[in-house]
Formats: sequence, structure tokens, C-alpha cells
Amino acid sequence: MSSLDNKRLKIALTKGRVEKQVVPLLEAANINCDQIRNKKRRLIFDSETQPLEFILAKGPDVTTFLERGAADIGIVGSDILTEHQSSQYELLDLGIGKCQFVLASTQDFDPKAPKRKIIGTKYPLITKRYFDSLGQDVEIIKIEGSVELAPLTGLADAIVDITETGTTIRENNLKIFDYLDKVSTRLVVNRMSLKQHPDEIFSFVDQIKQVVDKKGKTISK
Ligand SMILES: Nc1ncnc2c1ncn2[C@@H]1O[C@H](COP(=O)(O)OP(=O)(O)OP(=O)(O)O)[C@@H](O)[C@H]1O
Ligand SMILES: O=P(O)(O)OC[C@H]1O[C@H](OP(=O)(O)OP(=O)(O)O)[C@H](O)[C@@H]1O
Repeated sequence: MSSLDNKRLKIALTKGRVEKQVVPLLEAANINCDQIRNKKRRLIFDSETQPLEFILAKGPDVTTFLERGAADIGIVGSDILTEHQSSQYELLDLGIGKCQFVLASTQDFDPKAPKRKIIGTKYPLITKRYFDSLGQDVEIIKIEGSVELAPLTGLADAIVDITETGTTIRENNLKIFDYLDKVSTRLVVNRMSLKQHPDEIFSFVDQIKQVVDKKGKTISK
């Protein structure tokens, strides 16, 4: 008898943008998501067809649930995994939530100007690593959202943020000065859970992987 028979595999899923893209993928893998689709203000859901429990959390908290063993599996952006220096096993790139880090600012920004720059970002570690790689010491201001406001208001000289369609940058008359790492949604697993429940975890991951592979083949056709 599996040790999970009385315990559902706990999956911490990033709510919001990632959740919206992951639910159709889970459904294509025959995982019932009716409860998530009709969630209202609820935060924990069962898949009615399989022994799975979904926990909806903010991205940085998904890494905390995993680190502390409160979830077995996490579904979260690689931006968050890098920024929070997650040490969990990454098992799958889901090929969704695709975007890219960029350095952006107003048109008149001079990236080579010999002054100590002020950079606004939601991602201080990634920003520091980028400027370290350029040998530049910068001041970093942590911003929680609408990061594009920083160079527009004079709060910062430039920003490091993610962009997908480029719409936010364009509509705010900003310009991209450099391209950094690409980002996508990853499936990660708690190391202890993997040791304790490898069959259940790999069976879940294989289910998802088949859909991801099929989608990848359709796109590259
Ligand atoms: N414009 C984008 N295009 C594609 N993926 C994105 C984009 N912005 C963010 N992401 C990915 O989705 C994840 C979650 O983003 P989302 O905007 O839902 O949450 P958030 O940044 O915490 O915003 P909010 O505070 O509005 O909930 C990010 O960690 C990143 O991996
Ligand atoms: O290139 P685009 O397709 O326009 O996407 C880029 C925007 O998406 C993210 O913000 P989000 O929508 O998460 O809102 P936030 O500013 O509140 O974080 C990101 O911080 C950019 O602002």
C-alpha cells in the first residue's frame, strides 16, 4: 500500500497568471480542475479524480512551502526560483509563462554614463548579479509592482523587469537597453518528498510531461 494512500500529493501552484496557464495544461493531462475553476476565495482544492491537493499561493511563497516541506511539488516561474535561490529539484520546464528579463529606461538613458546608477526592480538579486557581471556597482531600489514607474518618475535611472509582449514598455514610452535571462514556468519538487514518494511524483510528472511534449511538437511543426 502506498504511503500516500491517506495523504494527497500537495502541489503549490502560483496563483494569478501562472494558474491561468497551468489549469488548461492540467486538464489536458486529465486532471480535474473544476474546484480551481470555481474557486471564489478558497485557496486549497482537491482534484476529484486523483489524490492531488492544490495549494494556491504567491510565487515567492511557493518556494517557501517547498523549502519547509509543506508542499511536495511547486509550479512557479524560473524568475522566482532564481531570485529566491531555491535549492529544490527542477523536474520540468512547462513551456508556459514565457517572458524575459530586460534592462529598460527612458529614451535618454545612457547605460555607459560614468555615474553610479539607481536601478528599480522586483528582483534585487538578479539585478545585482547582472550589474556585477558588468563590473558595475549600482544602487538597487526594491519595487513591488508597476516597476515601469521608476524611470518615468525619477525614482530610478533604469529598471530590470520581465517583459512578454513588450506592451507595457511601449505604452510607457520606455526603451530596452539590454536582454537578460529568459523565464518560464517550472515544476519543482521537494527533495525529501521525492525520496519518500518517487512513484507518485514521477507518475504525476509524466502525465504533465506528455502534454508539454505534445504541445511543444505542435508548436514546432
Ligand atoms: N508579462 C508576463 N508575461 C509572462 N509571464 C509573466 C509575466 N509577468 C510575470 N510572469 C510570470 O508569471 C509569474 C507570476 O506573475 P503574476 O503577474 O501573476 O504575479 P505577480 O508578479 O506576483 O503579480 P501580482 O502582484 O499582480 O499578483 C511571474 O513570476 C513570472 O514567472
Ligand atoms: O511585456 P508585457 O506583456 O507588457 O508584460 C510586462 C509586464 O508584466 C509584468 O507585470 P504584471 O502584469 O505582473 O504587473 P505588476 O506590474 O503589478 O507586477 C511585468 O512586471 C511588466 O510590467
